[in-house]
Amino acid sequence: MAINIKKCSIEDTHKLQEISCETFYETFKHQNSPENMNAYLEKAFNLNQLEKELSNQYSQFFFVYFHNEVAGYLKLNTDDSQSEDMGDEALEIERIYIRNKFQKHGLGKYLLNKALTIAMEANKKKIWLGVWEKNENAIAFYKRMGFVQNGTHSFIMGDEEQLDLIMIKALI
Ligand SMILES: CC(=O)SCCNC(=O)CCNC(=O)[C@H](O)C(C)(C)COP(=O)(O)OP(=O)(O)OC[C@H]1O[C@@H](n2cnc3c(N)ncnc32)[C@H](O)[C@@H]1OP(=O)(O)O
Repeated sequence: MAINIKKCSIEDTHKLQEISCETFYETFKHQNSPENMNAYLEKAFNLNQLEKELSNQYSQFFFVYFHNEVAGYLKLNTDDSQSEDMGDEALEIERIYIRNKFQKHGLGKYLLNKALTIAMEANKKKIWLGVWEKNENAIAFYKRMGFVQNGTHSFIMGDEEQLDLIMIKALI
């Protein structure tokens, strides 16, 4: 099969840093200053930070492969690792990032379905995420996948406070 998935471990820290920086940069470089981008990349994706997140029992990372090449990744949080206090019955998709050249091939949907399966197996009642209000592609993707907006929260990008839409899908 062309698509495969692998759960990341601490050995994947460098590869995770590489794909995290690459995909974040190509997604947001046109709408943010280089200073703010660099500040965020350094803060969010330095090796110590990623090692800490990979060791967190309430976070999980996955790589998705397309024809054996890493095409994107997924980060999930539960319990206290969630970016907002959504409670024990919720699962957060903190990041779904597909490299540019692999987008629109069904890989985002594949990772989203992986998140849904994990949430249902853990008897979660809802799955949620925060997405930048200006990220129209991702918002359209999540709507297509059945998420609805339910509130907002702040997101700090360098010296700028940005608005994230909170989007939720109920699981019954
Ligand atoms: C919580 C967060 O991580 S927010 C940040 C999200 N990530 C990003 O913005 C990074 C850059 N973008 C990406 O990584 C990807 O484009 C994603 C994750 C948004 C979508 O993944 P893709 O692999 O491109 O989408 P995929 O091909 O799986 O599309 C699934 C469905 O959504 C639809 N879709 C995807 N993008 C769009 C869009 N921009 N507008 C409308 N529909 C869309 C597809 O048509 C498809 O519909 P179908 O099931 O009826 O065929």
